[in-house]
Amino acid sequence: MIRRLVVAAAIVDSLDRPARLLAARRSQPAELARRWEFPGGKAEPGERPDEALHRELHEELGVTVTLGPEVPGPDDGAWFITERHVLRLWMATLAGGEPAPLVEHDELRWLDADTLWDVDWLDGDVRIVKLLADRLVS
Ligand SMILES: Nc1nc2c([nH]c(=O)n2[C@H]2C[C@H](O)[C@@H](COP(=O)(O)OP(=O)(O)OP(=O)(O)O)O2)c(=O)[nH]1
Repeated sequence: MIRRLVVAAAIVDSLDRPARLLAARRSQPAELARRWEFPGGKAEPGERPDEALHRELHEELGVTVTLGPEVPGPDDGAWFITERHVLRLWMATLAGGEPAPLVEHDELRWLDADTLWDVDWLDGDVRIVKLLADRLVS
């Protein structure tokens, strides 16, 4: 099956010693509304994944970021998040701007090890959040 590539960022307060992770609550479409995810979106045909990610983060949150390492997954090195989408995820920190839920999201929250599961993550993201939980310092 050909899955559509989605690129997203695990934005943390520090790449070296991450304690907080930025989660975003979707406002659309209706079937995904109120569920939480990593900000990002679909890469356009011909667009490099890193370019697509910078574009999406600027459109969605109004920020620029510094990308850290990719977080590889078990599915051909990435993450099959739905039947139709494969996610590639990068660690990132803010480089410019204050994140705001400009489009597609209606709330942002910084989560730490104690609050990581206070939000209702999209089903496909749960195993990724489990992996990241082990990397957050308390
Ligand atoms: N951005 C993002 N999408 C995710 C995550 N987990 C997950 O299952 N998805 C799904 C939701 C959507 O079905 C799909 C991504 O589509 P999207 O709506 O974010 O993409 P986009 O911003 O390019 O939107 P559009 O142009 O298609 O409207 O992947 C995640 O952590 N981040």
